[in-house]
Amino acid sequence: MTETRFDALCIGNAICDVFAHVEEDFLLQESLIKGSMRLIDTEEAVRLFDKMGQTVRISGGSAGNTAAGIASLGGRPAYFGKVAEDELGDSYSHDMNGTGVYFNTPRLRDGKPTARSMILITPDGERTMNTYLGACTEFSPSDVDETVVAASAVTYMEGYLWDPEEAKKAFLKAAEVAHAHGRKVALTLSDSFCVDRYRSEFQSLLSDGVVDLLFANEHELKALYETSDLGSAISGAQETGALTALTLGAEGAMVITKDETAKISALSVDNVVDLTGAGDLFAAGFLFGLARDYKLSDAAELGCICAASVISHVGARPEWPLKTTAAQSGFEV
Ligand SMILES: OC[C@H]1O[C@H](O)[C@H](O)[C@@H]1O
Repeated sequence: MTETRFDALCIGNAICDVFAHVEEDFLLQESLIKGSMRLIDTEEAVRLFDKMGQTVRISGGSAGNTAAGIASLGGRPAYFGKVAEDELGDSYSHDMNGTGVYFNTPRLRDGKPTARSMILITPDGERTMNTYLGACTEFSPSDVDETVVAASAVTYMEGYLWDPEEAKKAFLKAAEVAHAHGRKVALTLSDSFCVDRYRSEFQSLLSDGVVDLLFANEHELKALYETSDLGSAISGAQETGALTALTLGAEGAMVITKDETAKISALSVDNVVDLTGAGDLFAAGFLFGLARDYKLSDAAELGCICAASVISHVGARPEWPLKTTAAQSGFEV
């Protein structure tokens, strides 16, 4: 096999996040399901934005956050995602390239604007996302640069890619190219409601060997196997033969292989400000660890460290270098 140029290629919906702090009542008045992600149209995006009070804009997108996290650790990430030729697209590209992520997906011209997610943060730090997909709906197989896939140790993709029809085809093309070059394919389940929408397809990706590495939180894994019992969900994951990295919130994480499970404790965070991107940054640490041949439990520990860092501030992108944070915890990065 040829040398890799990238530790991980992350593919997902390229989204600019617009954050506001709200009280619990706001979610009730808007009939929003706390902790979920719903898709909205332009009118709803404008209406909600008008009600949000003071906002902060930060580049986001689940897989984009993971790529930024890997770069912040000193790794070599690439990213595919569609933004438009507009102001948000400019700032998204700037942030990606500026943090050291290889990002070269052609921008959308004369079409929908760059995607945005209105993210409401409640006092407990939980985030509720309202996403207008915009230009992401035009991400298609032609955006999958095969040379980048072939040069990446792992291609990591969002379950959210199943929402725009063409993006799903792009996912399957990237997976095929990765395997043709002896590389690994990873899927993050994204959201339990996303799992509800595409359960059987996600199950097939695992049982058919399209996905080698699965990232999920407890709710998502239970949704995948339609069970309220975590043990049954873990057994379901084990039967697929895929390596599963399971996040358990304040309880830490678990690495699940066909024959074994290993639990890793979370770092305690005194002040949880915003949970947006916790799973994305866990994935960054874990993928970085795999690229550096860490033991699986060490890779998961690094994932927990990255997740703890990102929930200490607003936004899903590292605010300070994760390389430093990791080194302070004894990791040689
Ligand atoms: O996982 C958090 C991310 O999901 C959504 O894609 C938002 O853009 C946010 O940054």
